[in-house]
Amino acid sequence: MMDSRKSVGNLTETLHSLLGLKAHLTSNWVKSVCDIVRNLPPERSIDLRPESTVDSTDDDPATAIAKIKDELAALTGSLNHLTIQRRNILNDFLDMKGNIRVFCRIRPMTLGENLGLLTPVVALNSNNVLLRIAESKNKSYSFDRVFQPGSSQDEVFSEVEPVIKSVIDGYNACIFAYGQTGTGKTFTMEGTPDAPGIVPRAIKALFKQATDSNRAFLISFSMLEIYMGNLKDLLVPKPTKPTDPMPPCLSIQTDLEGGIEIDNLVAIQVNDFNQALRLYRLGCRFRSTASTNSNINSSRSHCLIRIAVTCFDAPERRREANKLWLVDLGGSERVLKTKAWGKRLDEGKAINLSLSALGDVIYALQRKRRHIPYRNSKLTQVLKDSLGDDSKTLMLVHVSPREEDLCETICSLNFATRVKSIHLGNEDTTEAREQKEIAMANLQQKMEKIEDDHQQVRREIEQLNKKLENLTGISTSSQDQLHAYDFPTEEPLEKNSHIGDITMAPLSKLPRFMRPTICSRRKSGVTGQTSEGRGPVYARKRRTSSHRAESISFPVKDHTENNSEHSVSRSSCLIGLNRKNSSDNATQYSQDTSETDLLDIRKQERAPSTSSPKASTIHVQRNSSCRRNKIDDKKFLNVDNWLHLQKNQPTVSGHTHRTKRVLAVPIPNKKQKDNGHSKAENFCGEEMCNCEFKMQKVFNHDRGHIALNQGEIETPISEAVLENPLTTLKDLFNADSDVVRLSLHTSEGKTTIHTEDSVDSSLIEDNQCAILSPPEGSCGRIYEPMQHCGGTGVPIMHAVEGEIECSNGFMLTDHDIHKYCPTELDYTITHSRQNSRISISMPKLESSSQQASDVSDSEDTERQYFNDSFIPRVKETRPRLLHLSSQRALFMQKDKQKDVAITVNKGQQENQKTGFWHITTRKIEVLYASALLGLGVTQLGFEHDFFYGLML
Ligand SMILES: Nc1ncnc2c1ncn2[C@@H]1O[C@H](COP(=O)(O)OP(=O)(O)OP(=O)(O)O)[C@@H](O)[C@H]1O
Repeated sequence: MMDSRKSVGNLTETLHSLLGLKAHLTSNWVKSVCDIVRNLPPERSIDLRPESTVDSTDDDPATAIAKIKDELAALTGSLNHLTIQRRNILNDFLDMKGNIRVFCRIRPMTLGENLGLLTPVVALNSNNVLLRIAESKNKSYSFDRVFQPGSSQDEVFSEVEPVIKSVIDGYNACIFAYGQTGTGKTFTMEGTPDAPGIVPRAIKALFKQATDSNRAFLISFSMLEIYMGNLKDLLVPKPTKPTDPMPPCLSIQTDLEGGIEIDNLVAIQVNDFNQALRLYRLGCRFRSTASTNSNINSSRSHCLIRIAVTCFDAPERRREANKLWLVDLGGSERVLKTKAWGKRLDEGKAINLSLSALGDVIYALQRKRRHIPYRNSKLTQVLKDSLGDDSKTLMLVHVSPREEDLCETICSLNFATRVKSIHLGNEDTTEAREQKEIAMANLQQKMEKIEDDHQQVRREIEQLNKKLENLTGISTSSQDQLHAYDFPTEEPLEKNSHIGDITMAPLSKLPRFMRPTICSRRKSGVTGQTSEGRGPVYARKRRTSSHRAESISFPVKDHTENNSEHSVSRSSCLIGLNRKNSSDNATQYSQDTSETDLLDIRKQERAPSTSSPKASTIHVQRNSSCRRNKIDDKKFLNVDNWLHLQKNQPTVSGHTHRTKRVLAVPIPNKKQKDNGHSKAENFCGEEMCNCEFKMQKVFNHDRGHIALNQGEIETPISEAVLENPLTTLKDLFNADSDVVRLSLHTSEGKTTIHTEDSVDSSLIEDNQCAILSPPEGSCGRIYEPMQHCGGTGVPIMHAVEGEIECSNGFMLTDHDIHKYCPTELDYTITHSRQNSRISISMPKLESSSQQASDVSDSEDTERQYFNDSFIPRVKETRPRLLHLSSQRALFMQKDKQKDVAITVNKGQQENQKTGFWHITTRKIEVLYASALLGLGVTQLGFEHDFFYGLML
């Protein structure tokens, strides 16, 4: 028996020594590996477990306990041995496949897409793609794996899973989704509720692996985006009031061992898959997305999810702390083709530059160049320690099947070819390839066997533990609990001045010249904790009356209209606001490390003591001071508390809707009126969108609440909408409000506007709610009247799966109505691929003038303030295209408006029209028609061209 074990042990040693020569990958080497694997005994080859000697019935309890403990120790040793073997084999398996692997996924055609004549992209087999460039010109590309258009998320993940196993083994790993915009990167990474993508699956697999292992892991979740070269924490609470602290700056730090840490990035400890998923959904909401010509919901940034895994006292792991990066890259695009301009153009350029830098880095790594150009982009700087030789990298390149995307497809495939392993492709002969495949299959078999053994040993350990429990009466799980890591209690941040391994003196003890300035503290978002009795330092008040937008959303277009524009990220809006005060936007969000050197804002919280037994498997034992110190440096936030802080809980059941946004409310600002005026005149300028935004939370302005006629608003609108997507603004402000709705229906080329009594709640469905931004150019016009006329309410627009809705639910009092221009209507523009409907709801006037007088002094002040702000604008010379002659007519009683309809001509060819002018013209059409409706006129009286005329 002993001999047999020894020979088996020798065989595995020989195997691994040969695998050590993997770098050369000669056919002889592959052959030797095959022979060894073939010679392994067919039965359980590695049975290093001691035979069970425990028979507790014969022995006295003390002896039995001692025996069980001995056996447990031996089994644990075997388990560790098996784990090491599995890790080595897996590692070699992945090395054979290549440390940097490249997959290609071809997107299926979507509804209404035209394949073209050539069918340009054909997946020949699981490794090759054929590109038909012209009738007689083909080009083939080979990859580690090619996924056909019909391939499922399961298939894709099955290729990704081994990488997740390496993460448990202590390797850093990066999984990228790369490709032209609109080719399915987000689909692959995020997926849908029915077909979850790599991120949720990877997190799930990671937890499963962690639970299955005999180790305790500490897993933390972070999420950030790189938007226009700036790092932004997607989990950090966004400021909602001017007095809120600014989000802390993220800065990239390198430790002495070359490890990368991002200062101020929130890391939240997650005990199970669901917690991680909730955080992921939360983070997805704050991504910068926008509608572009190529994708209605295009990611305008790189989204990076970091899952940090820490496991102490596990010598078989590659390193104690490692991380998995899951990266949804921004879409590469040819700006000439997408016709992006303004902000979209800048975003596109930033994305392309960083993608090119990523390609250079991977290329240099593959070719083992001495210089790896990590510093060329933030993306590569962040991923520096996870892209090297000792890490696993997976690049999923996405391509479109359309002929018109052929150029982009060629670019993407060339990129993929450039970064793919040099061991692949034409370098290998067919014979070598086949042998390698056989070797890999054998290794995989071996790995599965070891995993079975592993499970078996675990079962035996569990049985012995039960026996031990019976004998001692002490539950092993409670013993574990005793060792469960107790998170350090929160200390004042001033005392907590660690940065990685560097311990710094408390700030108050530092010489004055070494302390951070107020400005740098403010920029870093660490307010208060270092200000030595001065009270908290808040974010700079830019303008006393300014309100930060939570997000910017505007109505834009049909699905058929591939018009671009509009960032919907709250944070990007914030940047937009900041831009007014800072010429260098980057310094606000991503600054030099020197400014944040003294800061460590990762807060600490006590881990929940009531964690489930399952969750306790993730706990980290603490029985060594060294470990304790290490954990002290790693402070993670508790997920529940964090989500509670966020308030905007993601929908529990549904899929994340990162486009669910609430419109930032553009309200002119008194202080800014003069210079704001010129910007208002700056038609199409993106400043128009970024400046002067106020949230609907204006009612909670620090000047005092404005009581609406139906009572005060407690909940900020944005939050309420996010919490309950079914809620319209009308509902938020006044559930019983009587809203007259004018809706415009399109059928057979005719568009009809008619009135409805109430909001059609079916238009607003959960899981379908999305808010789109307006064309930046259009906002100048569409919102101009609002800016001139002022008011405390401005339409909030949100789209319903392909529909764009803008509702203005606030109620106007008689007092108000004289101040508001008639264009402060409630627009609801809904569209779907099949049919489109535009509805306009406008608030009914409250007849009671009493309410106006009931308004508190503070409200009067507020109103007066707004009035004052807007008066000069009314005098502007610019033509008031939207200023209709009869305001009162627009606010007719709803019973008079019922069944009134206006037909607006809408030719077939109009569906094809795109562009800002077209959209704006349509809006004017709608406004005009609604104005006529208000006057009781049911004919437009003008042809469609009239509205174009208006625009000139
Ligand atoms: N494999 C697929 N199966 C089904 N639908 C897909 C697939 N890939 C992409 N799609 C669909 O194509 C559309 C665009 O996909 P997605 O938003 O994921 O593209 P993207 O590459 O992330 O774009 P961007 O870079 O602009 O963010 C989505 O509607 C998505 O559902």
